[in-house]
Amino acid sequence: MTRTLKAAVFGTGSWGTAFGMVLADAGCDVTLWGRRAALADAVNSTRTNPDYLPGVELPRNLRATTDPAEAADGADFTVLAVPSQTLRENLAAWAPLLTPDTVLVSLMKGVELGSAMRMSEVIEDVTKAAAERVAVVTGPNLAREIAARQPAASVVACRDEAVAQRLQAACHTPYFRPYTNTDVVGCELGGAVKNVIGLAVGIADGMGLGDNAKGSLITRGLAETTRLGLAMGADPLTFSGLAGLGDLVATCSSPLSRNHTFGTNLGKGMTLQETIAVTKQTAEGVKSCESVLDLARRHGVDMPITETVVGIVHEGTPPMVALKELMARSAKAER
Ligand SMILES: NC(=O)c1ccc[n+]([C@@H]2O[C@H](COP(=O)([O-])OP(=O)(O)OC[C@H]3O[C@@H](n4cnc5c(N)ncnc54)[C@H](O)[C@@H]3O)[C@@H](O)[C@H]2O)c1
Ligand SMILES: O=P(O)(O)OC[C@H](O)CO
Repeated sequence: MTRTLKAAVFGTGSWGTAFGMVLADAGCDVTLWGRRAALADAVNSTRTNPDYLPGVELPRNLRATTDPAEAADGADFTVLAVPSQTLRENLAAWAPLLTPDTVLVSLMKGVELGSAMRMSEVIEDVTKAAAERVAVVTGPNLAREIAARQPAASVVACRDEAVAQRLQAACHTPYFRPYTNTDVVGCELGGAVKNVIGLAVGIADGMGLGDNAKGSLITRGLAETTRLGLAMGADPLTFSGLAGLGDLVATCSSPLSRNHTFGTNLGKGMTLQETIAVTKQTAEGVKSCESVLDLARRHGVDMPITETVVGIVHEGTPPMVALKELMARSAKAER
């Protein structure tokens, strides 16, 4: 008889909880770690996460704790789902508690400010785990839809295909269909940069621009993501897959996307501070647009849409001025 797999999920926000549900539905015993006792108690007593997934009934084989050692104990998979810019500090505290040989799984779609490291690189740096033990889950996976058990495909990326296959089996359910990929660099870049393009499309929507603008931003956004990926050794085919185009389309079309919504509010004329004030959850692109631009400059890659987003979000460039500048760039061949 095969043993029931154990998973620890660090982060009781929307995606940590929803992916915990996926693992539980696939047969794992899941423990969520969260900072707040009131929320952990609510998860255990009401079988709901009222703060992040109100109205969603959580599976019986999923519980929550505020004790990181209890969550980490014996976990076959240690899943990390906190905001990207907080990962290093949190993981440094959790690292001594982790089960030896646990597979470390990043759900995060960001790039660290300052170091310009991808999340799997931060995980390897902090835990000293080999890259073969670090995996990434990414793709068009809006948490609210997954929590409603609406169908989605996903990507489980790991340099070691066998580890990716183990995780794939551990999270495969009738509504969640994960594909494996060994291109970790491409998969992570796809997830991080789509948030920046999601902001750009949201800004365009907020300004009242049309679907031609949206199609143009998505396509040219994918082109600049692919350029960066190629410079960093990614497989260009990854960007036409779920981690690239798939996630870009979901994010840029959905009102459920926090990045898209954040951009829409900016495009409608709200200030950055006003937009931050009405945003209750993590919109990774707001910080990661700067680290993605940093990566682009380190690799000598031109990323005009990312640069435009940084200008609007962090340098106070009015969206209409930014639009004119983007459209006035020198004419060139598509490739
Ligand atoms: N929500 C989605 O649809 C979705 C889907 C795929 C990937 N992601 C990615 O997953 C990651 C997590 O996103 P989310 O949607 O769960 O975010 P969220 O805002 O819903 O939840 C974030 C969680 O982290 C906690 N947190 C915040 N600051 C913290 C800190 N300093 N230390 C420890 N914990 C802290 C919050 O309390 C909360 O539990 C992000 O990188 C996001 O891009 C999200
Ligand atoms: O809500 P967002 O913008 O963080 O997007 C959520 C997911 O990444 C979509 O795949």
